Amino acid sequence: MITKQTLINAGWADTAELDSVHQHALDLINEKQITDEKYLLKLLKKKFPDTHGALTMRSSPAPLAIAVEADSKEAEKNLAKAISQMTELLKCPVVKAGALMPDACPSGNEAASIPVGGAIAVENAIIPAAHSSDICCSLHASFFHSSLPVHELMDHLSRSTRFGPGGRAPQDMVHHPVLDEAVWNNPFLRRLQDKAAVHIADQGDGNHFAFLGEMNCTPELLSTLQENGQSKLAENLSKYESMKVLVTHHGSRSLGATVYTRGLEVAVKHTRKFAKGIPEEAAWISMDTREGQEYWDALQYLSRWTKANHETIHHLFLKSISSDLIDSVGNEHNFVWREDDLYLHGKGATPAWSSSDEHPLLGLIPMNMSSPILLTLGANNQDYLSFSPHGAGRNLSRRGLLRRYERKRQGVDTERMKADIASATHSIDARWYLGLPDITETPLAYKDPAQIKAMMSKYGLAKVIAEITPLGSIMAGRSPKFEKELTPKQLRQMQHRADRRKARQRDWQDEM
Ligand SMILES: Nc1nc2c(ncn2[C@@H]2O[C@H](COP(=O)(O)O)[C@@H](O)[C@H]2O)c(=O)[nH]1
Ligand SMILES: [Mn+2]
Repeated sequence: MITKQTLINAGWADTAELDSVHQHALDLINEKQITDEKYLLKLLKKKFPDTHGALTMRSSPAPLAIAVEADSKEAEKNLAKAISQMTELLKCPVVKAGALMPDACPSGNEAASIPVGGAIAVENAIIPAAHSSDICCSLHASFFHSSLPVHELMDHLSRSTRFGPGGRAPQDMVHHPVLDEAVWNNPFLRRLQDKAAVHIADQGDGNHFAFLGEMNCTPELLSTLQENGQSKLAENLSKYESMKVLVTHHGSRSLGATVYTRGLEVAVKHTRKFAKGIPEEAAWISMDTREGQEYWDALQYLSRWTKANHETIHHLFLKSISSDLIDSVGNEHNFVWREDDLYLHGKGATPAWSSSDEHPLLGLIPMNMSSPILLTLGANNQDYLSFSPHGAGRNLSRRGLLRRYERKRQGVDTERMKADIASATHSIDARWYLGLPDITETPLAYKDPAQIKAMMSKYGLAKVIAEITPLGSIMAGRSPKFEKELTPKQLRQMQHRADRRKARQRDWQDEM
């Protein structure tokens, strides 16, 4: 059935005349039995050329629900920018509603970039920029039992995973059946098999992590799980009073980044066919088109691939410590989910709706390496598009934090930096895969977890049912190879170049 939204997505302006175009479409279907939508749209374009191709950004935005408050001048500035970016994006004709989560931060400098911690509902279309280039960035937790000391578990974990640029070397690659799926004829995935293969069991860099923690399996937790349709998980967790937990955080690596670049290009071309003045960040692919279906299929593959990536790391680790997997949970926070004709986009937002059998979804929400990861039950609060936060969110940009350690004429205060890193990570076995710590990825960079939890509860987004206490964490960190002889100015230039590279890849989230 052709709807008015189908016509809007295909380029007709949402004006009074849309009713006539729609009526004519229905008449053509009834009278001439036209089933080919492409042909139908061609006939309509001939009959109504004046109102076609006239789509623009709307003058007033779709509704925005804000579940975040600022508690300082800096936070106020950040929130104002996040609201302004979201408001601009909500003027896109296919976007129907938006929500900002408690961890919302602006992203880049483009007017209509979706902020990190943002979610939008889009009618019958996908906006690639709104799920970010790190497609399927996700959390995956495995519960297991082990009495090995933490430092030994961390040694095993370091050998099981991989961080840093590039992928695994040929002799180090790990095969997973997901690589054998017959998906490579999809134009968004074509010629990407090699990328898919080298990145299995590879976490990349930025704030991706492998976190080792511990969770108490209290009677309250077990009964909450039972009552909310998670009997199997409750039964498995009841085997021990306390469990060790491995939580990994990463996305679809360069495989997904390439799908994103291709998706954005198709969206820009597609949108230009029938609209003017739509910024790249709001360009869409209509789901009525072949490209829309192919993009959707590619996203579903990336979801399976990323889950396989997490599971492979967890499998290698559990094999290495000779422990069995007791159970696992996980969720994406950069993705697109379908609800009938609506496509829910999250860039840093944890799904908190109910599954098809009416049970609330479980979520994993990390805060920082030294704080517990929250295990949550979604509250299905439709006022906020049924999302919850995906983290604590940055309190300062990477560059903003580094600037705090710069002294006039004396360069970077490395001693103060080292002392701050040590005090922020002293409670855990913190490891940096490439050798050197990265202060921009320590707890110093992120908002206070207590505030995020308070806002989650105040706005009724999700309920915290357990906390996974940190024991150790591995992140990429910095490589001494690249930094030994560099002056602070060179370091800043390097950071600037990296930022520009990221901006070009549309990975805007650490740029604010
Ligand atoms: N447990 C840990 N949480 C961390 C760490 N570094 C960052 N974070 C949190 O994760 C979210 C998600 O970030 P994103 O890349 O998906 O936007 C972030 O907001 C932080 O709160 C860590 O090392 N350990
Ligand atoms: Mn992420």
